[in-house]
Amino acid sequence: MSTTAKLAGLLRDEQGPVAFNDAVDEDAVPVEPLTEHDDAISAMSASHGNNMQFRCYRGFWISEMWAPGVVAVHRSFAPRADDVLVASLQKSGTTWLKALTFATMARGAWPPSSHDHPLRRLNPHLCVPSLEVLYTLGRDALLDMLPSPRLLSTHMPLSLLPPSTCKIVYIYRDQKDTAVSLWHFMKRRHPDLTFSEVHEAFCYGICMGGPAWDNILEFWYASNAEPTRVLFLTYEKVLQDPCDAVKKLAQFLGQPFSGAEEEAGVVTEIADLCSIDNLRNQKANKYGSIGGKISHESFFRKGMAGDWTNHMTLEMAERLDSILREKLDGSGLIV
Ligand SMILES: Nc1ncnc2c1ncn2[C@@H]1O[C@H](COP(=O)(O)OS(=O)(=O)O)[C@@H](OP(=O)(O)O)[C@H]1O
Repeated sequence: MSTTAKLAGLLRDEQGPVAFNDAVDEDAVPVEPLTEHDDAISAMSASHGNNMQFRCYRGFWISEMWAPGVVAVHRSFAPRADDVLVASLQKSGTTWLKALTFATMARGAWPPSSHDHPLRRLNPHLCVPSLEVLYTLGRDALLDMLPSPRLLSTHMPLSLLPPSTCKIVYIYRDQKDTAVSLWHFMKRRHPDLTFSEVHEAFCYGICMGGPAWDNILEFWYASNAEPTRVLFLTYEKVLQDPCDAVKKLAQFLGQPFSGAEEEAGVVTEIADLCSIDNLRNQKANKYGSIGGKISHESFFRKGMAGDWTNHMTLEMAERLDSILREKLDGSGLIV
């Protein structure tokens, strides 16, 4: 790892987070059997199409599958002050933001050019674990094994997370592209799912951690109230200028790039390392799966803005846009 850049003192000394899979011994914690859903989960349950099952917990839609974890995180997760949380709705750029945040924070220990960089060995979801997934699987004890600073992720709304002072990076994406992305993702396991069913669900804000607009607005208002604690990014802007996003991230996380780092091209190296083309071509992302169910390659599809034009009529687009405009009206968030 001790590259020329590191030896020359160009990179910051902080070690940053360790990749989750490098840090934990998964066998050290036995898998707990899944418990019955908590009583506290409202009996209210919605089904859209045959394939999207959600429950309502404290006013938010939670995927049936992750409901036990969400309740457990809400009740028992003990944040550390120096935790960093990547937050998002599904298919909004989570995988990308995990990679960018990890590479930025860990650049002291892992210069982006290093051949054995965790992002060249591991899927980003194995570098940055999801809170509700770990809790659902009964593997939350692994979190205690992670040294600080821990880099964690969630699709949960802010109000369901235990109070904390830790920094949060949120990414928002055009809901039309998010809907298209989710449809492609879900079709792999549910070939009968139609895009109309997903579109209809999105028009009601139904998604993991939704209503989408409430999830978005909670983080948006928090970023306005506490800009040093919550950073609100948009997928489309990161796409336009990934280097600018990397610099913003570093500044926000208290690890701004030094002049020497910038001159050495470290910002560009991080953006390139985390680009969809680079990530999808890593062996770790071409093969393998999460829990034997979700293939690593399924997280990398087109990675563009505006793919909705290939799947939606203008009427469908306008319907979803106008609902979003109405829900976000007065917030100052223009989508
Ligand atoms: N590095 C990078 N750059 C740009 N875009 C990227 C990148 N990695 C993943 N993607 C695209 O993000 C979409 C997947 O969303 P998420 O990562 O939020 O999915 S998940 O919630 O973690 O399941 C999905 O979008 P679509 O291509 O529109 O389906 C991915 O292709």
